[in-house]
Amino acid sequence: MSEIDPCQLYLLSPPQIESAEDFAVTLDSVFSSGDVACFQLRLKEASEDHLIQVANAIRPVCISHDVAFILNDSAELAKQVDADGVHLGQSDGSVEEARTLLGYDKSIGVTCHDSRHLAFEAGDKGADYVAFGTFFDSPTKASDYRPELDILTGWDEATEIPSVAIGGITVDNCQQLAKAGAHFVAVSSGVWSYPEGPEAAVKAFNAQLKADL
Ligand SMILES: Cc1ncc(COP(=O)(O)OP(=O)(O)O)c(N)n1
Ligand SMILES: Cc1nc(C(=O)O)sc1CCOP(=O)(O)O
Ligand SMILES: [Mg+2]
Repeated sequence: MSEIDPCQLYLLSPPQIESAEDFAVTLDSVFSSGDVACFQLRLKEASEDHLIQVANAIRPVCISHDVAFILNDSAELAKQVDADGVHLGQSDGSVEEARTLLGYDKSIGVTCHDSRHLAFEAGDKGADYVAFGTFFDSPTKASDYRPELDILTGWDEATEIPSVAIGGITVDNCQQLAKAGAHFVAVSSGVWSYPEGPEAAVKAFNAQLKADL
């Protein structure tokens, strides 16, 4: 990671959102509390109608704070809601199909678990970022994959494609990922379950990530 590009916060939504309008107000307040580079809408159990409703409510909030709005899982839906990009897991369709659908103005991120091989494959297919995880025990998602920190360092040295570290990331453990070379830390529970609230969490993440490492 270069010194002029500090590691940035990539915020994932909480796993459930009841009211699209109330969440848009919360998100506006959270974005006002500190820098967030990307926001991913990840609602695994929501109906498509609800997802679209939430997406339509939060997209203007992301635009007004200059936060890239990424939709999880579906390139088709990302296109439908005019998101800035899509995050694809290994079973969420190919980068090539997503690129054909979304074009080159949109970002495509790919889950690569603990595998440099998957990451190089994603990079070769045109991914805009690769995600490694799960680095720490996650309350949000169980995982069999536990990469070492040096996968981030090796990736940073080998390519120009940004890496995202994910899984159980908190204010207290994010600096080690930044030091290892992560370009982004992707966080859900570390923000939404922060004891002093999500705004305080975003401030605290920024302080950690912008400190001299
Ligand atoms: C930034 C980021 N990295 C990894 C994931 C996980 O995606 P996936 O493997 O498809 O699992 P689900 O999120 O769909 O449960 C992600 N969403 N975002
Ligand atoms: C959605 C997701 N994907 C992961 C992976 O390893 O690919 S870990 C994870 C959960 C992220 O939430 P939290 O910050 O609460 O751990
Ligand atoms: Mg997925």
